[in-house]
Amino acid sequence: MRIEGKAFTTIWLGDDAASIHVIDQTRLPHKFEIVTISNVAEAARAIADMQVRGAPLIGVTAAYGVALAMRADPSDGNLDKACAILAATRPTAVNLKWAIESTRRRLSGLPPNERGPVAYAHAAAIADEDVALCEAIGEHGLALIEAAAARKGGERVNILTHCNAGWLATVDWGTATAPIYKAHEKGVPLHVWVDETRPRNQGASLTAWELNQHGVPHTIVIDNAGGHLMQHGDVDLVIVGTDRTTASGDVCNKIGTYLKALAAKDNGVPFYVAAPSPSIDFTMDDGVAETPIETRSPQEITHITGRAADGRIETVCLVPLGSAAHNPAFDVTPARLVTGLITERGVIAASRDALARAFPDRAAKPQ
Ligand SMILES: CSC[C@H](O)[C@@H](O)C(=O)COP(=O)(O)O
Repeated sequence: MRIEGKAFTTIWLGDDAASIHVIDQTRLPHKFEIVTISNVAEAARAIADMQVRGAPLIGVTAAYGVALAMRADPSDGNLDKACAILAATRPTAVNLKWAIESTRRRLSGLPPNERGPVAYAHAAAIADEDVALCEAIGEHGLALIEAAAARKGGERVNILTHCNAGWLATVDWGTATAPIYKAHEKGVPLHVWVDETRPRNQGASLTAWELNQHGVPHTIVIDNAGGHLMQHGDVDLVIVGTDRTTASGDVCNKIGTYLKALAAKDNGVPFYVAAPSPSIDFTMDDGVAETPIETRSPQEITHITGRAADGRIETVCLVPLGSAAHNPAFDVTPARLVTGLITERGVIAASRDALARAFPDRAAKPQ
C-alpha cells in the first residue's frame, strides 16, 4: 500500500537484517511513527500494547519475535521461553498461536546454530504468505462487490465494516478491506460505512485513516448506527474480519460484530467474514463456549485520547469518578448468522462441511 506516495508494508526487516520495523498504531491517525523492535521482549510489548494489532499482523510479529530471540540465544530453553512470552500477550487471535507453533515446529529439530537464520526466513515466509492470502481474499470478495454493483445497476455499493480488518491489521491489503481495495482499483463505485469501534476506535482511527490514504469514499458512523442504516436500505453488504473462526464456522471478531450480524440477518443484508486460513482454529468447535475472550483495561472505556485544537495529543476522562467499567474486547457471531466466509480458497458457507472441504489439509491436522 502507499502512504503519502511511498510503498509500505506494515512490518519490515531493518537495515541490520536483524531488528524489525513496524508502524505504531497507537499513534494513528495523528502521527505516523515507525518503531524498531530489537528483541523478543520488545516484540511482546508491541503486541500487548497494540502498537501492532490485528490477528494476521500479530502472528507475523510473533514469528519475528522468535527470530530475534533465536539470534540472541538459540538454545532449547530460550526457544521455549520466547514462545511462552509471546503466547501470553493476547489470548483471542488464533494467528498468534498458529505462527508461534509453526515457527517452533520449523526450529525444534535443528541444531541451535542454524536456528537464527531459519527463524528469520520462516517469519519472512509467513509474512509473504499473509500478503498472498489477503490478495486472494481480495479477488474472491471483489466478485461479491461486483455482483452487488450489477444488482444495483451500477449505483454505488455501500459496504459496512467493523474495527480494522484492513491493511494495518495484516502485512498488506487487509482481510475485509482487500475486496474493497480491489473493487476501488477496478473502478467499481463504492462507499464504506466505518464503525468507529469503541472503545479503542480502530474503525475511526485506523480504517478511516487507511481508506483516506487510498482515496476510498467512506463515512465514519457510531457503532450503534448500523441497524438503522440497514433498516433504511443503506447497506448492501457487511464485510468484517475475524480473530478466530472455529471448525463449525462460528466467528470471533471485535466486540460489536455480533450485533451487526443480528441486524444484518433481520434486514436481509449479506454478512460476510474475510477469513484467511491461519485465522481458522480447527481444534475448536463451539465458538461461544470455547473462544478465549480478551478482557482489556477499563481505562480504554473510561478515557479517550485525541488531538486537541493546538495539535497536542490529550487523554481525557469520560465518566464519573467511581463508576466501574467492563471491557470484553471480542464477541462471537454464531455461524447461522454468517452468509459466507471469504477465504483464500473462495467464498464458502460458514459450516463444518464447507470448511473441511475447503481445507482438508488443515482440518485433519492438530494446530
Ligand atoms: C483482520 S484482524 C481481526 C479483526 O478482523 C479485527 O477487526 C479485530 O478484531 C482486531 O482486533 P484488535 O484488538 O484491534 O487486534
